Amino acid sequence: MADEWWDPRGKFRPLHKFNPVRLAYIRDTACRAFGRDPKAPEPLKGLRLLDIGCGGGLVSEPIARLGAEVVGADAAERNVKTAAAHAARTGVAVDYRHTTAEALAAAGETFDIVLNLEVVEHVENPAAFLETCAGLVRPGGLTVVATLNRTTKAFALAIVGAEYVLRWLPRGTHEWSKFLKPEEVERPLTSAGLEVFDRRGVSFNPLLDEWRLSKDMAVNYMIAARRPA
Ligand SMILES: C[S@@+](CC[C@H](N)C(=O)[O-])C[C@H]1O[C@@H](n2cnc3c(N)ncnc32)[C@H](O)[C@@H]1O
Ligand SMILES: [Mg+2]
Repeated sequence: MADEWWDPRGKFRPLHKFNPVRLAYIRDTACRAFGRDPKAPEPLKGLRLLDIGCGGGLVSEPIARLGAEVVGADAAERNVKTAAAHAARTGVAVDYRHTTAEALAAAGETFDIVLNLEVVEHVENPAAFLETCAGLVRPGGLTVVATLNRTTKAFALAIVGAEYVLRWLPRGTHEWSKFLKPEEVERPLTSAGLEVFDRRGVSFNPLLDEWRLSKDMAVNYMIAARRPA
């Protein structure tokens, strides 16, 4: 199972392909917010970070290597086991937990950074989920949410292109109707007391076979928000 999540040409290929872009974005955004040097060996040292919906740990592990104290949480036990098995092999310390955002909130846990990557388009009630996750952000802390936009372009690229033509993802991975417009991500964050401070598109360039940050939020995008200190 660990091999499936961590196989760059396997079922989770798209996550691997855009991993460098999102990791750099998270590192740089966190360094700016917390006054850290992104070139330091462990720039996120001492910061407590939650990776909610961590899956196989494709983000938790590299972020823990940057020095953050990482809790990787996922509602699927199988994924948590996969992630923990991989981290045990590579010797990276991540606190993987089979739990939910609601349970973490009920336990009164808070974090400097809450990552919410490619999860909201899979949950039953995204607004309630986003509000709960926002509640886990400490004063002065931040969250990064990454998801897919509910546009015709996203239907063409993320569903028809990625699932049917290129077969990057198994058919049925995504339901277009569950994609979220940026304002649908921002509304629950702001009603939970956060301030949105950055919005980015993440776009694929087929000629270079490469993902990069862009201004185009029509397909994949990320939103960063903080809780005032
Ligand atoms: C597409 S994967 C994304 C994995 C990882 N965040 C990444 O981007 O590499 C979505 C993950 O969210 C988890 N998930 C879905 N709903 C959840 C919830 N309510 N709470 C926690 N995890 C959830 C799923 O089990 C799955 O592992
Ligand atoms: Mg997804």
